[in-house]
Formats: sequence, structure tokens, C-alpha cells
Amino acid sequence: MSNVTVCVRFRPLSHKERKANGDKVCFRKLDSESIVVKDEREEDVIFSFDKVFYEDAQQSDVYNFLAVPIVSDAINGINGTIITYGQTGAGKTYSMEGPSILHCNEQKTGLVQRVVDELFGCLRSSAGTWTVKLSMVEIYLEKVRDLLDLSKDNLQIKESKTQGIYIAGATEISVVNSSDALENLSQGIANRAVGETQMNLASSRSHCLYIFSVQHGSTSDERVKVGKIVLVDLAGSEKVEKTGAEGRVLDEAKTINKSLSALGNVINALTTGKQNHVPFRDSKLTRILQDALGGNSRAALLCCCSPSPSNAPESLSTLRFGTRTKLIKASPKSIPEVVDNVKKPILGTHDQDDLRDRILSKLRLSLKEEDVDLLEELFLQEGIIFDPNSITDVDSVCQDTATEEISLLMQAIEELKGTVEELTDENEKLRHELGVAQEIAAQAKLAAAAAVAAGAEARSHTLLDFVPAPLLRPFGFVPD
Ligand SMILES: Nc1ncnc2c1ncn2[C@@H]1O[C@H](COP(=O)(O)OP(=O)(O)OP(=O)(O)O)[C@@H](O)[C@H]1O
Repeated sequence: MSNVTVCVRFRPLSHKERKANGDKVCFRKLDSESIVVKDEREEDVIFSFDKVFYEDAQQSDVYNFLAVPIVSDAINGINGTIITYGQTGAGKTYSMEGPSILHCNEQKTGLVQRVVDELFGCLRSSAGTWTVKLSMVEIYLEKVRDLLDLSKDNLQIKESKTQGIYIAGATEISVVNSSDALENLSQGIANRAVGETQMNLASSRSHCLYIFSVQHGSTSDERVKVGKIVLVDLAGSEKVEKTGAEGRVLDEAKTINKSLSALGNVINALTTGKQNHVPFRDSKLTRILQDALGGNSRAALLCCCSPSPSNAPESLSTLRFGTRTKLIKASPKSIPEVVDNVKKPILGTHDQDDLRDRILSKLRLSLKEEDVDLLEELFLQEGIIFDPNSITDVDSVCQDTATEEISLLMQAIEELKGTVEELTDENEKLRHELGVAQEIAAQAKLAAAAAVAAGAEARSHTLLDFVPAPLLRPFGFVPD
């Protein structure tokens, strides 16, 4: 299993779909992980995932498989992301929120409420102290809007060493229990940009992110683990002609499709060995999901599909997206703990040195000696510690470090290229200005010389005019 858990969920046929095609569906069930679907050439294709949920699957089945491991990891300081993907009307929001975030029976309760319940349940039964903060934003027309404070309608995405990628200035509300959290979330949901398409009466026109930041301190020492769970309900991928979009709705659809293509491109880059050029910055969505997809988080993707033959092309495209995503090999790392400096537990220095040396000697096999020396210096200067208790696989650490290093170097090269271009332009401009200045100086010199000559001549004429000719004649100034 790859580090991104990928599941598919077929919702039940809708009335409209039943009316059009009866009970016909666009797939054949093989088992709980595989289905057969006909492609564009009417050929059978087998798709396999970590799990396929069919129309009779319960919300709790989806939750237990997809989300439970992510919640327990978050409490232990590992970030987790759950994404619902699929065509408009395929059941993304239903899977996330159920029919209503506040008022629905246990059976229909969505992932969000279940995550919240589990989170508080686990924290309450743990011995340590904890805090939970929630934020809720949507990406609408390529702007990040704060759903808990609509006056913040263009939040910026930033990156820091300790927090990784984060949304600067997003409202964070401390919540103490499930109902507190859900009340706040329902406010955010009410603020979401929802439109009406021919495919779905309450279609989400934005990507919606529910973000839970968990700080969990254990009683045995002063360590506080910080984990984040991000639930992402993507806007529907759709064929514009099917949804009857025009005007603003068409703009929305184009922006949605553009950011979903950016997501596809990121996934392609991550799975085709072009890891040094992953275009995370091509859209707000991919930038925010950078940690989730790029390796610093545990991620799960729920590909939602309509079972109807009338939506077969869209379902096929969703299944292909899921298949690609399954190939991503992410390696979740616990994000740095907030530790009281004074009481910081000291790891065996000898062990750390030993591990660092082993990592460096592995790196020497694939990197240049001087690059490894630089890395060693960096590890020492930055105080980068390799915890022998959490690192067992030196190879994967080497791989991560090498990949990270290469991507940093590529980034540095790109930045240098930019700087060289800027300097070349500046140089060109200065050369031009220098040429012009030299030209002006030369002309000024000529003019000055001419003026001096003219002045001297004029002066000599004036003087000679006052001297009587006989006196001048012996000196040759006056023609005989
Ligand atoms: N598993 C399911 N069981 C019962 N009904 C479902 C299920 N999944 C979806 N539905 C119903 O199908 C309709 C469309 O679902 P939903 O709104 O979740 O789609 P969506 O993928 O979020 O669409 P959009 O991208 O347009 O927001 C809703 O009426 C929803 O109640």
C-alpha cells in the first residue's frame, strides 16, 4: 500500500439516473478492492484501490477505513489530510458532512463529525493536556477566503520551518468539545460559495478545507506534539457543457477545472519521477496540499463516483486520477515538537553522531564529496538531529535527504538563474547608459575644445586689433 490511501466510493443511483437508465451501472464489482470498467474503446479495464465502497457502504465504513488512522496519528504529531474528489454530484460533500453537519442521524453522519468526535474522545481519554483549534477556509476563484471571518477574503499561503505550509492570518477558534466544534463549522459551511448547476442543486463551487490543529502534551515529560488534520472537500470536476455553465458560473467552472488540472499535474510529477519539478505553486490548492502530497503528512483520497452509465466518462476519469494518486510514495514525518528548552530530553549524543555519520556515508555514494561535506556542516550548524528512536530506515532517510537536497539545489539554481538574468539586464542597461554618457562627454569635450579655440581666436583677434601693425609685422602677425 502506498502512503496515500486511495479509496473509491460509488453513491446510490439518483432518481434521475434511474429514470434514464434503470438499474444499469457503469462498473462490474470484482471484490472489495477492484472493479472492472469499460474504457472509451469499450475494452474492460480493471481498477484496484485500497478499498472500493459500493452503494450500500455506510458512512461509518468509509470513516473507519480512511480516517481512524489519520486521527490517531494527528494526536501523535503527524499531520493528516483527507480529500474527497470527483465529478459534481458524485457524493463528495455527502461523504464529508452527511446531509447536514448538525442535524443528522448517526448512520448518515459524515467524516467531519466523526473525526471531531474521535479526536475529542481520544484526547479526553489520554492523560496529558491538549488544545484543539479549528480554521475553515475555501479556495474560490483562486482566492483563499476565511469562512470563519468573511472580511478576510484573500489569505496568503506561507511556509515556515516549524509549521510547514500554513495559511497566514486564518481565524483559529479554540474548541473544547465536539458540539462546540460543529457549531463553529456549521457557521463556516453557511458561508461557503454554493451554486446551482444542472448536475447538482447545491453544488460546491469552491474547494473547502476544514483544518484542526491539535496540541497534545504528555504528562511524563514536557513534550508537546503538534499535529494537524485537514479535510478537503474539493469542488466538482465537471464537463462545462454538461453543467450548462455560463457567465460567472462558467468562470467558476474554469477556475475549478484549472486547479484540479494543477492537482493532476502535481500528482503526475510526483509519480513519474519528476520530483524535482513538482509544480506545487501552480495553484492555491496544490500549494496548500504540498505537505500532504509531498511527503510530510499521511493522506487519504476518497474518489467519489456516480454509478450511472450516463456519467461513465467522468467516473473513468476519476478512477484514473485515483490510480495515479495511489502511486505517490509519501513518507510522513512527525513535525517538530514544541519542547521546553530547559527540560529538553537529551538524546544519546553518541547515537545521533553515529546515525548522522551513517547517513552521510550513504549519501557519499550518490552525491559529490564536497556536497556531502556541505550537508554535514549544515546538519551541525542547524542542529539537525537524527533521532535513533524514530529513524530505523537509513536508506529512506538518505533518499529523503537527497531528494530534498536536490530539490533545494534545483530551487537555488532557478533563483540564481533569475538573479543572473536580472544582473545581465542591469549590466546591459548600465553599459548603454555608460555609452551614452561617454558619447555626451566626448561631444562636450569637442565642444569645449572648439569653444576654447574660438575664444582664443577671438581673444587674439581682439588683442591684435589694438596693437599697431608696424609693431606686429616683425613677428609675422600682420601680412606684409
Ligand atoms: N452515499 C450516498 N448515499 C445517499 N445519497 C448520497 C450519497 N452520496 C451522495 N448522495 C446524494 O447525492 C447528491 C449529490 O451529492 P453531493 O452534494 O455530496 O455531491 P458533490 O460531489 O459534493 O457535488 P458538488 O461537487 O457539486 O458539490 C446529494 O443529494 C446527496 O445527498
